[in-house]
Amino acid sequence: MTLITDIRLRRILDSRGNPTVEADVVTESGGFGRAAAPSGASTGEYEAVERPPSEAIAAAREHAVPRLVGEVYAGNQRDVDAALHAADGTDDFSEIGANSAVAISMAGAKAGADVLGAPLFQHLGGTFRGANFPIPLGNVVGGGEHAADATDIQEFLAAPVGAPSVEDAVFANAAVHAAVSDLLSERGVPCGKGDEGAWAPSIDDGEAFEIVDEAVSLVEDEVGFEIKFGLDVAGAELYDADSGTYEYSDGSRDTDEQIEYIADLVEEYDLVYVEDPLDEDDYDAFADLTDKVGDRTLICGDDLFVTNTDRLVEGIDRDAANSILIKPNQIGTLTDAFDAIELATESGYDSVVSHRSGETEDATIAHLAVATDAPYIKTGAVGGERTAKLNELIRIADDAT
Ligand SMILES: C=C(OP(=O)(O)O)C(=O)O
Ligand SMILES: [Mg+2]
Repeated sequence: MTLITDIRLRRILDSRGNPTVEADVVTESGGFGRAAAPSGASTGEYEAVERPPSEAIAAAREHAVPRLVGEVYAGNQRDVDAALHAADGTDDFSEIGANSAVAISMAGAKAGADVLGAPLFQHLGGTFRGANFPIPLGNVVGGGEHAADATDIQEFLAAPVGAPSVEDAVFANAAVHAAVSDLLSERGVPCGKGDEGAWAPSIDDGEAFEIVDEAVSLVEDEVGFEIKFGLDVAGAELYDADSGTYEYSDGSRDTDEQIEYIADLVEEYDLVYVEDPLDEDDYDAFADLTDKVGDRTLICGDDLFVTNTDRLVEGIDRDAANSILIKPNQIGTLTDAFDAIELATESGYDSVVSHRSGETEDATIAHLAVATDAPYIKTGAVGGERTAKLNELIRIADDAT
């Protein structure tokens, strides 16, 4: 029933107005799945390779489609993804492009779920999934590679850790986003939004900490449950390999100073989450910071691990972190993303399923997070391509997918 009978690939727009790859997968019994690849701006050096969409589509039509159509059952995700790897023949999807691969992988999963008549999270995770929901980390202020002339730290993330339901959590993050806007206008700071819908004011990081801290407290008082916040430092973007220093608008920090700085921030603001505080090649510095504050906060590897089990194994061996960011397009298939989450869970690491800064309406990651019982999801706070995932979480909780 789930034998793949057709695959169509096309270019569509992403949230930055750039082209990206969309895939449709059709099965013998009329099952249908559609999915689109997201795209990063602060990409890790070790990510699978995204090719220009036209090239990725042409290469996938030539190499992947013939290996899938009439050959592979969409209901068996490992077979779909193994065929994608075989069609590509490289270890980084540089032939068919990780953008074509991830779009076909996710569309295949949706087609399989469609035939089986199950919601995607259940097809991927089994019948007992759907009881637990991830805490959404909502980007409320940001800069770095996602907005010019804004904060050095890439993302300030609301974390509604005490929310009684995913719906309450999603609305709390939107309320923090709104409170930040009010506080910025009170201070007379004009401001637009960055790529992920977070406010991107021209203020220094110190002022951003004050504002986010205050916004979180205000909303916490309103809703009556605990809200904390966290960061994506995107350390690799700040790091200058020639000087060995992290370059901020107000000066440089060497690696020891960067570790101290982050540890102090964790202490001062009771941060519950710190992603990529250090450079993507510096497992040792990650391990030093995790040793200092890993009992109090999540130290999460994004560019460090790039959803790659080989890099995660190294991190686990070296006690480099205690959580991993999961972005399916960093590695190219759902199977690879699942394997990374499973290894993380077995090793006591928390998984944070994540969007990219360039997104579409595709909501697969909401299902992936529920399917794998991931404790966190990072998918923005507002903006259509972000609310597509947040609203899908609410629908899953309401059993309405
Ligand atoms: C979502 C992120 O940004 P990008 O997609 O630009 O890598 C991130 O760094 O976590
Ligand atoms: Mg990141």
